[in-house]
Amino acid sequence: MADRPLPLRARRADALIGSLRVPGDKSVSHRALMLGGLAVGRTTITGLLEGEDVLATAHAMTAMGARVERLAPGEAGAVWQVDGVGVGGLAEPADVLDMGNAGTGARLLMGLVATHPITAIFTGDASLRRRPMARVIEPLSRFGATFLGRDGGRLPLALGGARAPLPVTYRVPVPSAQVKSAVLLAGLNTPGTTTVIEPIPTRDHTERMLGYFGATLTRTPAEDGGVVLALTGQPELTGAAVQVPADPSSAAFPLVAALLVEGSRVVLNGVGLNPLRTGLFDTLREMGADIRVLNPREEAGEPVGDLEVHASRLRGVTVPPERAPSMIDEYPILAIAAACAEGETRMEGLAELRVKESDRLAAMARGLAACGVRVAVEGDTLIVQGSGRPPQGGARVTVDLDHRIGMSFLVLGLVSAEPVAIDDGRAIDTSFPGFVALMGALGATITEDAP
Ligand SMILES: O=C(O)C1=C[C@@H](OP(=O)(O)O)[C@@H](O)[C@H](O)C1
Ligand SMILES: C=C(OP(=O)(O)O)C(=O)O
Repeated sequence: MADRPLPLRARRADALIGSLRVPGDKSVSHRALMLGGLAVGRTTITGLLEGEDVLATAHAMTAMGARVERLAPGEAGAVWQVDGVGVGGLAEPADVLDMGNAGTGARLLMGLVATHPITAIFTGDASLRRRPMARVIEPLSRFGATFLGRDGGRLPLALGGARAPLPVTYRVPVPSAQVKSAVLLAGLNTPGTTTVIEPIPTRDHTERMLGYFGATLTRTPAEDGGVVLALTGQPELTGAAVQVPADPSSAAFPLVAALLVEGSRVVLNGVGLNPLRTGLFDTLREMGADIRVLNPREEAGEPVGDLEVHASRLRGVTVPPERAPSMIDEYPILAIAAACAEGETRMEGLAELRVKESDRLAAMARGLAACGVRVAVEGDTLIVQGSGRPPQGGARVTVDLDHRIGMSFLVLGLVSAEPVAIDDGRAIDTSFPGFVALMGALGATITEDAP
């Protein structure tokens, strides 16, 4: 990340028109590098997200012995090649692993390291150093790993991997794909069966990709409605060809912009449509959005399709808490859509938003209020009152190293009466490199603002 903040400003746009592909899925990209790094043989990854979060994972896997290489870009974009070390083969990193802004990278890698007989020290940027790690320390300790962390388990922390790991049965106490995945990845180098009980299903990219690389993982319904995942330890993973879908969480920004800016028509190609990721699209359709799926297909074990989006008049809805895991990163941009919709939108069950790159519940409430929107937080519910017209705007919003807060308010600036600025757009590169240029190609004006 550059040393100096990058203030950005978005102003009212004319119709957004075009067809494009947003960068690769962040969740799938992290996992492809990790499993490729643990496989025997070569993994080729097409469409890898070249964002800072994923590059931190590539560096960490290299530091632990995998060979990770970016090949010269061909017609389909850059291809990454990973030569793995085999399950159990990770080497002790010679230096601190700096995971930057990436919660997923940090927590999933802790899972891998926890059952290798190595020591690794993890750190991250100011945002990641604030985030809770106890949620992974607790289950990973059960395998026999030891941790020495700051302030009840925050980065920087040192992780001593178990020398003789024991298999674990773990019921995930918060709906978190990162916690589930950390436990499953720890189970890879553990003899016997590692079992994860997930009461509320979350994104299943780890499970899908483990199967794709040759691990044995069963999935059965739990008595109380959730799922029981059982992974057979110490499999031989085999290098594979991974095609990373376009990230639905990134697609959400041009998609909502196209819905809000009058006269827009945008096609987003090759978007991942894993049903555990598509809660935002369902919610927007309930609000009256015209979103069509063209050419649905499957790529490397994940459903994808092209999304055709037309500007639409939206009305407020209630988003139930059980939908949260399938759209957890999309609440900031949904709140922007809600601010332009007619009537009240209630978003319930958002406790997890408080422990993301920033407290997203507080950040959205503050930023929307500054832009003239009536908004309230009641417990873990965010309530946005839309008037059916775009709000006033005119504010400069503090993003606190949170890419999704930054992109959300820039989208608001494309429809609000006055421009909207953010104090720092650098974090956008963690998940959506090229965001400003891509929005520009659709007709949006987002420019550097005065410091
Ligand atoms: O597993 C993943 O790739 C992710 C899981 C989610 O986090 P939690 O598991 O903390 O909910 C999500 O917010 C994050 O962007 C990516
Ligand atoms: C929460 C996010 O990511 P992470 O937890 O990997 O930092 C996100 O991308 O919105």
